[in-house]
Amino acid sequence: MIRIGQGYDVHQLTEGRPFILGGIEIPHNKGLLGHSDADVLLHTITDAAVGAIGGGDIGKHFPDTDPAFKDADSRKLLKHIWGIVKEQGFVLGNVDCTVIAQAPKLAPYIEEMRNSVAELLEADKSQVNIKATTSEHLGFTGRGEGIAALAVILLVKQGV
Ligand SMILES: Nc1ccn([C@@H]2O[C@H](COP(=O)(O)O)[C@@H](O)[C@H]2O)c(=O)n1
Ligand SMILES: C[C@@]1(CO)OP(=O)(O)OP(=O)(O)OC[C@H]1O
Repeated sequence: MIRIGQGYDVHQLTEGRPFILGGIEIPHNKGLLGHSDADVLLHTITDAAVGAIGGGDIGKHFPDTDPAFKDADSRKLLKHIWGIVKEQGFVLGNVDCTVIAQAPKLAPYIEEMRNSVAELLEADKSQVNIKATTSEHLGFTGRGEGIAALAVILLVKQGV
């Protein structure tokens, strides 16, 4: 059996926060704002995974009104959802992600993010693709006000 899921998330950029993306910290003059560490890429992948199993969305599992998730490490949120995915007998087919960011330049960090995501999803790096694009200075991402990320995930259950 195969299941597909998609994710989309946006977080605002602000001064005085670390810039955490794909589970790694990247040097930048601003960071992402959120109730958690605001890792927009991991949130997108989490939403895609939870969507693929018909499990609602990230906010259903980790409400942004719950102090337990204040400044939460998004790697832990994804690991929790991945545990549910595994309980249902699925493994990762592949996940393909796009980060829309005018800055910072993400190319130097893509491989480290792929390694980080592959480890979280207990998969091979070849099953994880991460792309970056600017929005050519257009819109909120182009003005550097925030970062958006999208993901499509394929889950596979053997023998069904
Ligand atoms: N934050 C970003 C955005 C883009 N890149 C890389 O640059 C290439 C060209 O981007 P365009 O928006 O002009 O299409 C893109 O394919 C990425 O390789 C990046 O590293 N970081
Ligand atoms: C991760 C959670 C929970 O801390 O909060 P945020 O960091 O604000 O992220 P968002 O993608 O807006 O929603 C999911 C949340 O409920």
